[in-house]
Amino acid sequence: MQQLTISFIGGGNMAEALIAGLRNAGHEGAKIWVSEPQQARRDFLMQTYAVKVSADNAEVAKAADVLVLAVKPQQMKPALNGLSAELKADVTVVSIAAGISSSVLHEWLGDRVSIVRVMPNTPALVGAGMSALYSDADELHKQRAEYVLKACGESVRVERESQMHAVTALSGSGPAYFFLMAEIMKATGVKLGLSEELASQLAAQTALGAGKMLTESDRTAEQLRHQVTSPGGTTQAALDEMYEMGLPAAVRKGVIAASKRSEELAG
Ligand SMILES: NC(=O)C1=CN([C@@H]2O[C@H](COP(=O)(O)OP(=O)(O)OC[C@H]3O[C@@H](n4cnc5c(N)ncnc54)[C@H](OP(=O)(O)O)[C@@H]3O)[C@@H](O)[C@H]2O)C=CC1
Ligand SMILES: O=C(O)[C@@H]1CCC=N1
Repeated sequence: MQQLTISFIGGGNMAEALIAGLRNAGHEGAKIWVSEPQQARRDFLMQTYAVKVSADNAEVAKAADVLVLAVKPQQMKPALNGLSAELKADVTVVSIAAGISSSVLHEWLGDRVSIVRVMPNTPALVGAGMSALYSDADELHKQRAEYVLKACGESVRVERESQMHAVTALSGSGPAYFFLMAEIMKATGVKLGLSEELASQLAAQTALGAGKMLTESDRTAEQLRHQVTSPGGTTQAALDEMYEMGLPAAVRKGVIAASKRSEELAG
């Protein structure tokens, strides 16, 4: 079957993660176009993923069956300038930008365009992405977006666009919370006498193992935590200290701050 042409406006971190997922899933490089202002970045993407690159947004937009908007929210309006007239009649526009609503995208691209809002995350780069989508466009457009997302991991639909703020705060930004935890665990392991390499390996493999248990076990996170925590043991000592230092409140406030920031970006 003929593959869709998937074009990206912006070839940064998140675009690369989706491109890697698509390529790993067998999508042809010749059917992926990327527009990106920086020559060095274009060269990198072309050499690494064998995709087509351009400095001209209109050129890649014109070719697209699916057009992924992958610039920062603040860069979006200028990046879309003049693109509306270039789009195919049945194009699916997938915006991955935090905050920017479908109605604002319609203002910038016109009412006739079918828009799917998506919040992916960077683990798409290794096929372990988590994405959520919202759209009131036809089913075909949602399925096209899901084709991209499912090449990169899991994908779910949300019923209300307003839920995208919470999604962004959990799974969009979420990898950074776990990376921070790994950074702190590694640095502390080094302080306790381990080599950098060993401390990194212990933190990373532990994160992977915990993540696999969370996704594969039918137990809740709380139950899995209890399994590790022997009464009066080492884990109990760690968790008591973490609670005492306010870790749960810090995480809760952080997630709420991310959701609020997404709402601000919408404004
Ligand atoms: N990173 C993440 O984990 C996630 C990001 N997102 C969303 O993805 C989007 C992109 O984020 P991210 O990949 O991190 O950002 P990046 O800054 O890495 O990527 C954006 C890219 O777009 C380029 N660009 C800027 N202006 C234009 C333009 N007018 N036309 C074409 N390309 C342009 C930038 O070039 P230059 O550097 O020269 O400005 C940059 O290479 C954001 O809207 C973000 O909200 C969503 C989920 C997760
Ligand atoms: O930090 C950001 O704004 C983007 C959106 C979610 C993850 N990265």
